Amino acid sequence: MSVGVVALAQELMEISSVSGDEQHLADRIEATLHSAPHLEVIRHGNTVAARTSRGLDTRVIVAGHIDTVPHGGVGPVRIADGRLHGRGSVDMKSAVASHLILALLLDSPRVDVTWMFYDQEEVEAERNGLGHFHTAHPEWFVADAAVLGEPSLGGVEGGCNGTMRVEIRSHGVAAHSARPWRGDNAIHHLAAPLQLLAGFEPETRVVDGLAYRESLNAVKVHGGIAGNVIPDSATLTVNYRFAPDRSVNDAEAVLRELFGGVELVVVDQSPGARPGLDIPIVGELVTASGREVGPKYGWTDVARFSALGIPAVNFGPGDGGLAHSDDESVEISEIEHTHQVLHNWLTE
Ligand SMILES: N[C@@H](CCC[C@H](NC(=O)CCC(=O)O)C(=O)O)C(=O)O
Repeated sequence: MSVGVVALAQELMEISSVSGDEQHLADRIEATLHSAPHLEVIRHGNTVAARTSRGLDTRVIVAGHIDTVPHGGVGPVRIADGRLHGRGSVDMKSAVASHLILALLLDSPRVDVTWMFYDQEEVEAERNGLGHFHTAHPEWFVADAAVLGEPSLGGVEGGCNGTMRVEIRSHGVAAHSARPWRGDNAIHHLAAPLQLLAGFEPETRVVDGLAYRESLNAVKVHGGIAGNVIPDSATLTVNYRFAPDRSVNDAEAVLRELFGGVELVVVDQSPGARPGLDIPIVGELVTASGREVGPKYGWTDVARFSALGIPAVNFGPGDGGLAHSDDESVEISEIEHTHQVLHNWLTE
């Protein structure tokens, strides 16, 4: 493959791969990897992995998810003002393009490399393709360190916040909306938790030297069956992003204490990960990047690798703050920077 990293990123972005619909992109990646004789390739569902086996002392996993959030109001894939625009430019097809090119190019890296391209990261934890791949093939998860190509402003972002989604469910009594005194409005019961959320001041917690900013937000409201019926049930979905020094049990306790006696059901949860910067091979990546280390506010699969005892960090082009937004875009020079850094780290 002689195509450049930006051109390949554009090509991969043109293959829509919203979570759950990654087959075409996985096919494309699998076919490309199979063309490299130095790689052993495996596929599980829409997750594809490949590895060198040179018998070296050190092995690193370089991984990236191939799905995106839905397209929403983001415009078409295009280059303008020195930036690559469109869904997946930041999160994270620019990094995936870089990984694919390097997987093909580096037949003699200085460490053995396992490349992982996986599906369904942007959705609830139980669908995550990397998790399913690990369950089916744990022998592929042996390494001294892992790098996730998540957007990290071209430097290393250590660890990640945990995430928890809870539903606050309220109940009332249905009635004609012209005679509301005959019923009890379940949506109105959500006023108190919403007010708590609007006034809540999240913490910033320093963990192993990095400051993790927490957040707590309503992300969905559901209730009501018609324009003239007092609703008898309503649900408020809340997303809590918590620092990696809190466990999922700690996080749940924080929410139960804040919301008091409401009906609160945990519907999705993933623990965070501490920074994991203290091993030499990771330090070499930090040095090669030439940038300051920062914390990761979103959740990433560094948490999965850390839980497996494999120190992991985020390293990819672009600003995570633009991921999932209608303005999703990344500077071309940043794609080239991270591609070069990763190349140097794996070869020099
Ligand atoms: N199972 C989790 C998956 C959420 C993944 C997503 N990660 C990112 O956006 C990483 C990019 C960044 O923060 O820089 C997220 O945090 O929402 C879930 O469903 O929450």
